[in-house]
Amino acid sequence: MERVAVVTGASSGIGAALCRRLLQEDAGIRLCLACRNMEKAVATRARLLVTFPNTQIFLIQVDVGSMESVLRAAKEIKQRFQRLDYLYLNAGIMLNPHIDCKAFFRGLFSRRAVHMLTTAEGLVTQEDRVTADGLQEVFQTNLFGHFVLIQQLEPLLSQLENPSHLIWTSSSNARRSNFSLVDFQHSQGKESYSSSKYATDLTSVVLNKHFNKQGLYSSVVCPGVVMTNMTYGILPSFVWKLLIPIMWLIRFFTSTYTMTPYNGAEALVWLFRQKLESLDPLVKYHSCISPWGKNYVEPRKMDLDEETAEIFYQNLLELERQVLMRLEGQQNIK
Ligand SMILES: NC(=O)C1=CN([C@@H]2O[C@H](COP(=O)(O)OP(=O)(O)OC[C@H]3O[C@@H](n4cnc5c(N)ncnc54)[C@H](OP(=O)(O)O)[C@@H]3O)[C@@H](O)[C@H]2O)C=CC1
Ligand SMILES: CC(C)CCC[C@@H](C)[C@H]1CC[C@H]2C3=C(CC[C@]12C)[C@@]1(C)CCC(=O)C[C@@H]1CC3
Repeated sequence: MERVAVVTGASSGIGAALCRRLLQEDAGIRLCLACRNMEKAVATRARLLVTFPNTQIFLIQVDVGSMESVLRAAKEIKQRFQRLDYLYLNAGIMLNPHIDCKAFFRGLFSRRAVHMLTTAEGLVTQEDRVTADGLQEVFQTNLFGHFVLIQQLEPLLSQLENPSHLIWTSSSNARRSNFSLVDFQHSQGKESYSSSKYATDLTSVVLNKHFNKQGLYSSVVCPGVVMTNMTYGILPSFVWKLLIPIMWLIRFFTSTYTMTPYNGAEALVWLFRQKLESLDPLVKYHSCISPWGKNYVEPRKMDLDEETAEIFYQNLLELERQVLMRLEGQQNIK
């Protein structure tokens, strides 16, 4: 039976490289690119079809930062497919990033230099904003929109005879200290990206707890440090011109400077090949690369506890209920 995979944020970077690599793995796969910008999606599909002319590539328009769009996309996916084997929750943003230069130079000459250069801990601050749904944009895009999508697609995902796999693109920047149950949307802090990725890790753990028995499994991946639109957005292009050669050198000392979207997608593709029962719900699968350019995957235990994950899950369900009710109210007025 042909496998079905949906990839959010498939129009560029790691998502686009993942699509190419999935087709290399299994040319018979039914691949669905779920993208915000349809012009970019059409162009990505056209590029894939040049290499894989006989494949089925579907397009779905979705803005995971808009509740209305997520609900519409979920409806369309349910109309098109009877089941989903893989749902890659990859779309993500980092809004208005700034590098803290002081922290950078302090960190560079400390024992934590490698840690700083691989996780960006304390190095990148951001300014978030509020969406039309009244939520923090980074939280809604990186986590909540995807969470609602999963809930809406449950009939396609929770089929015991046909297990499904959720695969989240998390980050090494996910940090417990940047997440709080009291302000889980991170409206008060300056590290909304880190908070949203930590929230992703918690969500994956708790989804496994609740849904494994119904045939739904969830995993988290860290693609490493990859040069994509998101990373290029952190610094001006002339600075990157200077930094990129240094980063290729750093690659010899750390396995997580994967640098290209192809390398960054390694763990995402590796999970595509694994037996679901063999996976550990408490680890993050890191895309790594050896100094000689060989890709491999390293599982690393996550810094979280299941109790916090459960409380957070209940908060997410409550928020979903409230947002859906508000949306219904607005539609009744129209
Ligand atoms: N690059 C890196 O070093 C790392 C990246 N990641 C994660 O990898 C994932 C992919 O990012 P990356 O490839 O680097 O960056 P890109 O900016 O290249 O890709 C991000 C993708 O997400 C899409 N997207 C953004 N916002 C929305 C939205 N509201 N609705 C739907 N799609 C949206 C973008 O679409 P559009 O083209 O329309 O903007 C784009 O296709 C992200 O989750 C990121 O957090 C994790 C660790 C490291
Ligand atoms: C080459 C170096 C001497 C200087 C590079 C400094 C920074 C630009 C980078 C150091 C750590 C990097 C990093 C990311 C972006 C680029 C750095 C800040 C991410 C935040 C990109 C998105 C993620 O999800 C995690 C990355 C962690 C490390």
